Amino acid sequence: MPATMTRDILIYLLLSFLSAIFVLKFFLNNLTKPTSHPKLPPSPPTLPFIGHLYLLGPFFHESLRNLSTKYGPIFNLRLGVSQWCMVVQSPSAAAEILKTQDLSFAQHPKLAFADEVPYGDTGFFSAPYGNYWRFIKNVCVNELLSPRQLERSRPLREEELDRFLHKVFESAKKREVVDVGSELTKLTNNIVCRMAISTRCSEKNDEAEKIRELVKDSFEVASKIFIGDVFGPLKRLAFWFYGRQLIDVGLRFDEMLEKILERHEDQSWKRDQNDQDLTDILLKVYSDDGAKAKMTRTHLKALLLVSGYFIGSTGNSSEVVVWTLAELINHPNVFSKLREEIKSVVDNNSRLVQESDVANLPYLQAVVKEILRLYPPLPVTTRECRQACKIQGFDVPQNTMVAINLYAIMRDPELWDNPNEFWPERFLQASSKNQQHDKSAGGDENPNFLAFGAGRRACPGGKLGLAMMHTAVAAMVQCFDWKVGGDGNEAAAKVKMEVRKGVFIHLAHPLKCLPLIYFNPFASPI
Ligand code: HEM
Repeated sequence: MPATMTRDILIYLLLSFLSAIFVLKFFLNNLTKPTSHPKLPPSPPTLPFIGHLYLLGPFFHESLRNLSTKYGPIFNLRLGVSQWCMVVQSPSAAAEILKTQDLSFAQHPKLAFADEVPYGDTGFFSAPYGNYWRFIKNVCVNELLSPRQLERSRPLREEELDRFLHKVFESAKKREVVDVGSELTKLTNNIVCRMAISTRCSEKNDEAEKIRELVKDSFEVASKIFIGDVFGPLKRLAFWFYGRQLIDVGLRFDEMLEKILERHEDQSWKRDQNDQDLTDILLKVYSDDGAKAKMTRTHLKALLLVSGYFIGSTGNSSEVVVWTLAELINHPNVFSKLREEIKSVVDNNSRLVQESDVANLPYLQAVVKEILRLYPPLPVTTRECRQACKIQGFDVPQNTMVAINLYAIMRDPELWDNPNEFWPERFLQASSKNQQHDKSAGGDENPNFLAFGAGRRACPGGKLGLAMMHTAVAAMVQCFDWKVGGDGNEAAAKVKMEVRKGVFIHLAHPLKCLPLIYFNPFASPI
């Protein structure tokens, strides 16, 4: 037999053998493999490149809520080229994510380009779940926002509230209209800046104002950078456009934080323990050799940025007070009832209402809670699935982004009577479905009230936020009547409750009111 023929036969045999193995493996694989595909939530038809972005209107939370009438309470959306997101709007699915399977969802999705910008993933909100996040959480809960620290800083908050009220009294005497939102933002910003770095707006170096500007710039550029995720594989393009701006904001923060730290280090010996601000506390943790985790200078600055986040989140608190005043102006009966409650607690207006009175003001608490239910400052929170799991029978692959529509859950007619009505009494009526206390879980909070999120990544600043909101609302109701516009036709005027376009729930037009003095606690007795 010629050699070439022998070689051809051998090649033929080898190929037959390999094909047989391949066919056998194919059959074996198919026999052992589960036949079913992963069960994914329903999803609307997509368009090339933009995915489902065409379905999202100017009010993000409302668009998601409307989609659920067609696709149910859990569905998948593709935001742009490749970013898939599971949208959840039912209380039972939200409870699985935020409570039962909280550990699988204990992180917020990573921002586009987080690795490339200063403090990209060292901030509290964006830090991945793990040792570093646990460390910050511990410092926040046990030091920065601990009940002891909140109690210690109470006089400072009361002082700032007095300053705010004095300013409003001056306007009232001159019959000047007040831009309520702008004055409240200054109030909350001053409180937080004094708590964090012992400085306030309109002081000589105006550091608080600079921080406010920086936080505003970083939110603006970060929202542009979000577009990066939408571009999918082309996200480099977005970074090319906006990444430089983000790095720039980071460097400006860095420079300012370094100055604040150096000043505190130089002056630390001057302060006694009761005067210590949050930066002093952080510096103590930083220089403690026996601390559980060693902090670097970058960690320290990132934590100070949490104070920056405080400033962003004080925006939340002032926005809630603006919505509260707007609803109270439109519901004079609620306004009067609240005023009567306050009067009864402060001995018929013998003094200004204080933070320590709030525990005895259940109607005030219900009013603020009702505003947080109707206008949650963060209407949709996002989480990321850390390990593949199942939610309500649907498969959720690892790394899936999940958007939980807190707004939709808190306006669900199955859970709340007349869900779009401003009706604070719902939180005081034990028999109503609005007051289903989760006693079995040991809590006395309505489980469907989710304005602060829930689980491990729930808001750690709720108590501070509530302290600022309760006293501001109480004092504004105790001391003034508020007339919208100030154009002579105030008696009949109501506030237009229009929401500004965007992802947050802000009043569309600034709330401008004429304050009329009802009770002046600072007036000297005759
Ligand atoms: C009206 C007031 C506020 C509301 C309604 C609010 C709401 C929220 C919500 C819904 C979340 C996401 C929770 C989740 O995903 O489950 C959050 C997170 C957060 N909030 Fe607030 N917040 C408020 C005020 C504050 C204040 C005053 C601070 C700081 C002092 C603060 C600090 C934070 C931080 C650091 C996180 C991220 C927590 C983490 O990722 O572990 N918030 N907030």
